[in-house]
Amino acid sequence: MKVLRGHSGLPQDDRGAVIALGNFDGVHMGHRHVIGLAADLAQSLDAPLGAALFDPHPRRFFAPDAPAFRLMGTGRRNRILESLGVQQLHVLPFSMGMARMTPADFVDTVLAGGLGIAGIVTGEDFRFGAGRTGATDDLARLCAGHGIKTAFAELHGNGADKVSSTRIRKAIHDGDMQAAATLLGTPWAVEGVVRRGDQRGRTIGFPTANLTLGDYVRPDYGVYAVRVGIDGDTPSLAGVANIGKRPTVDGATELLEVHLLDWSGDLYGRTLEVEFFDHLRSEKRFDGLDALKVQIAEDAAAARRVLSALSGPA
Ligand SMILES: Cc1cc2nc3c(=O)[nH]c(=O)nc-3n(C[C@H](O)[C@H](O)[C@H](O)COP(=O)(O)O)c2cc1C
Ligand SMILES: Nc1ncnc2c1ncn2[C@@H]1O[C@H](COP(=O)(O)OP(=O)(O)O)[C@@H](O)[C@H]1O
Repeated sequence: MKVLRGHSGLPQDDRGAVIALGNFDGVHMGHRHVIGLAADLAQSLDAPLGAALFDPHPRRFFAPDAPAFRLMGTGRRNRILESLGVQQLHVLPFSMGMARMTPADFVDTVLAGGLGIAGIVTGEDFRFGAGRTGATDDLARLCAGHGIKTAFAELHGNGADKVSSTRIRKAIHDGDMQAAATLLGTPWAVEGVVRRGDQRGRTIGFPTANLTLGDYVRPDYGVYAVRVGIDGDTPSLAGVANIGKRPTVDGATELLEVHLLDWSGDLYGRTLEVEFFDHLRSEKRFDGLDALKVQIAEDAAAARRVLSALSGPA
């Protein structure tokens, strides 16, 4: 998948796609539905399949101090988009200029002039342009003026069952990783670079690779069965992770700490993709490291059971 930044100066070869337009944070089942419809339209027009999204996320642009909310990192998002057949990803910088465009400006300047698209697909509740004044009928009418085909995906699920980023964030916040995985179509995962910590983990027999959560939505603090991929590999290494502030050692900062079962080596500076499965227990304060060590050994055994049950009988 080719990643292209901005809408101006696009080489001729990269014009003419059918794009799915959205933010695609999480690439959840609703998003997959939109991308599937775009794939059908691309096929019928014999055009390449593209996706376009905004960076930063408009929600972050308009509310820079709002609590962390991201469902997915860019590496995982791009790998999933590619697996869905997306051949080109247009990352559109979201600026004040973009925020102020009228619906007609957006279609003329970005979609027709800039990207030169042959078709566009969004969800039926899509809104665009300054003040979110444009709806899908505006998009259809404005695009038709440029010969751009449009299609709009029905919402996936309805009422309380509607698949939405908000619903997925709530499931993660509650530690319900099975619900999150069903709605996402893949387990929820955090990607990050391993940092050096206090180097205490190795002294209790459980070295832990430390990651920070940055702009990711915060899950329920506690212990999870996880699978881990190193530097872009498919997450397949079994592990047990704690998310929290480590009250036993009076930890001041929040961390995601991952212990890989049956693995040893150096992870500092490497990128981990940590997929979350069961929530095993909540974080708590122990009377000293010995008690914590006993509990972590039990957590590791529980994670092993959960993960081997998921992979099914050998
Ligand atoms: C599976 C697992 C469960 C953990 N559970 C807790 C916990 O309930 N309470 C706590 O204070 N710390 C918990 N920790 C964090 C430990 O306090 C931490 O890993 C240890 O102090 C090593 O810190 P370091 O990586 O900074 O060296 C847990 C760690 C792991 C790997
Ligand atoms: N099985 C393992 N799981 C996680 N990290 C491991 C493992 N084996 C070795 N390591 C290494 O040990 C480091 C963690 O050791 P630890 O004593 O907890 O130090 P720190 O406090 O710096 O995280 C990891 O970042 C990684 O480089």
